[in-house]
Amino acid sequence: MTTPDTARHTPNSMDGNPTIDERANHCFGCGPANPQGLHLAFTTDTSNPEAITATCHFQLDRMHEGPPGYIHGGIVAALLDEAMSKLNRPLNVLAMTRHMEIDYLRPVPLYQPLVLIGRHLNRPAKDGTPGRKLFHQAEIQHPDGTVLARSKGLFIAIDEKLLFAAGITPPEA
Ligand SMILES: CCCCCCCCCCCC(=O)SCCNC(=O)CCNC(=O)[C@H](O)C(C)(C)COP(=O)(O)OP(=O)(O)OC[C@H]1O[C@@H](n2cnc3c(N)ncnc32)[C@H](O)[C@@H]1OP(=O)(O)O
Repeated sequence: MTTPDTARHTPNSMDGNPTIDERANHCFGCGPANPQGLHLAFTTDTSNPEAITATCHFQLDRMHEGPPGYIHGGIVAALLDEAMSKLNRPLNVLAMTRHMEIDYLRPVPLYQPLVLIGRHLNRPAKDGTPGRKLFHQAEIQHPDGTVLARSKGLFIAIDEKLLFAAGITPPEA
């Protein structure tokens, strides 16, 4: 039996045991196969394990307009969420956003090259081992360095058993 794409967010041809990356192919933020997605491409810098970053250069047009000439606030939230979520993989964690807060500091313009940066803050240990809670932050910056929007996020590491239960194959270690 096949399941409609509307329910699974994946093509029917992906029946079987798709990896998490295959299932993420239609992610609104970064999925290459989502024709209406943002197609964000990040570069991660893990040279300082204490301060891992994920950076993306992007530019949006009227498809994502909120105030005239500016990006919709919900899209700003999606951009920031995406930048923070991109820090989990370099930390070898599958995690979902549990909480995020946003400062909308300046309107974020359309038709301009902008910079989106996520930074890992910390992962408090629990009982001597890495805890489930990961704290990240993200910013959208104008090329002149002005910070237009800023977020802080709490991500919760997902037990890989839940992935198996959902029929998803975790990534290779
Ligand atoms: C198949 C998946 C593939 C996942 C593959 C990866 C996909 C990447 C997606 C990109 C990012 C997204 O947009 S994800 C999409 C948006 N997010 C979601 O849909 C997630 C919906 N939420 C959930 O499913 C659930 O809440 C989980 C799985 C995240 C966590 O559930 P849980 O294990 O029951 O834990 P829960 O009690 O809710 O909360 C965990 C801890 O956070 C604490 N906590 C809560 N709020 C706060 C807060 N403001 N500040 C401090 N701490 C807080 C709680 O007190 C608790 O602490 P304590 O009592 O434990 O100490």
